[in-house]
Amino acid sequence: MSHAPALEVRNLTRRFGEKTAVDDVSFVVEPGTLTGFVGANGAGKTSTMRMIMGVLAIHEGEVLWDGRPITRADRASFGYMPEERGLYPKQGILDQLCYLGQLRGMRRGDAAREATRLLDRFELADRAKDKLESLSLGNQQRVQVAASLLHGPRALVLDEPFSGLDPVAVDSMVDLLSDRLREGVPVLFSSHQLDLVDRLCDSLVVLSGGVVMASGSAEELRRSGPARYRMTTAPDAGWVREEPGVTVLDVDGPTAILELPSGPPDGLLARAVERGLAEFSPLVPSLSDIYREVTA
Ligand SMILES: Nc1ncnc2c1ncn2[C@@H]1O[C@H](COP(=O)(O)OP(=O)(O)OP(=O)(O)O)[C@@H](O)[C@H]1O
Repeated sequence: MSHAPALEVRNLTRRFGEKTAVDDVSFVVEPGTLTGFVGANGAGKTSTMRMIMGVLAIHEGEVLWDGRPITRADRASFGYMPEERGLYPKQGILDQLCYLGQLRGMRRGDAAREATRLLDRFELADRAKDKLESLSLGNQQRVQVAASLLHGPRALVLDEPFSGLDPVAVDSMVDLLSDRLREGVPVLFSSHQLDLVDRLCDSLVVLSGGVVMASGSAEELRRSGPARYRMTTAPDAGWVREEPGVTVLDVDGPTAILELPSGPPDGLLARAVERGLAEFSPLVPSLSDIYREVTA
């Protein structure tokens, strides 16, 4: 792989009137990394992505590409799927993909070839001459993603690319993105579907009220969470409530969920064995758990 640059936002801030929609936001989308940008409606994801792409003015902070301030030419080399989409419902699919490719500097023949290849990968080759509006919502979404991939982008910024897609359609889209990921392209996509982000992402940025609440690789975030364990002693695990140094989060019959920042205190396991220990295992939090915790 040739040198693969990272996309970085540093201290980005954007106000709308009195409201600070994006507040000192910093994160890095590493090369070849699928980074999920997660947050509730109004968290500031779209505004951040618009600032990255230069379609919304930045009030403070900067966007860096390859460690230096991003230029118009850098942005033109990116693939962007805006929230408002941007393809014409009443125009033929292949025609408008070719047109878009030409707008981005491709020759018509190259744009047509690449558009045909992408439509084929999305199993839409037989719809190439149809109007966009005649496709199902999911297929329209695929064409929007194809539009962002057309010119071999060096980075991808995708606003809710998976919304409204069924799991099979999500997987085929990720499959298509994975070609670019393997080439070292950083991919940032926003979503409020946590289960999906949990399944797909290498890395994530959690935004709430315009502020980054957590960011890093899924692995780092899982490790940074509180150390929790599941313990099972039949028939009842209630005895653990009397144990010193143990924070009991829940007891449900034989199973207790414990928070033990420094691991099990002295004697706990021995006493658990006396009471018929059947399980004592660390709980790996899902990204959804982490999200709930950092935005609570
Ligand atoms: N052009 C605008 N004028 C005024 N306020 C705006 C504008 N654009 C965004 N906002 C406000 O900024 C905040 C962040 O909005 P933004 O669309 O960036 O969030 P989001 O996380 O993308 O949410 P959603 O998932 O609903 O699109 C919201 O309170 C929104 O109302």
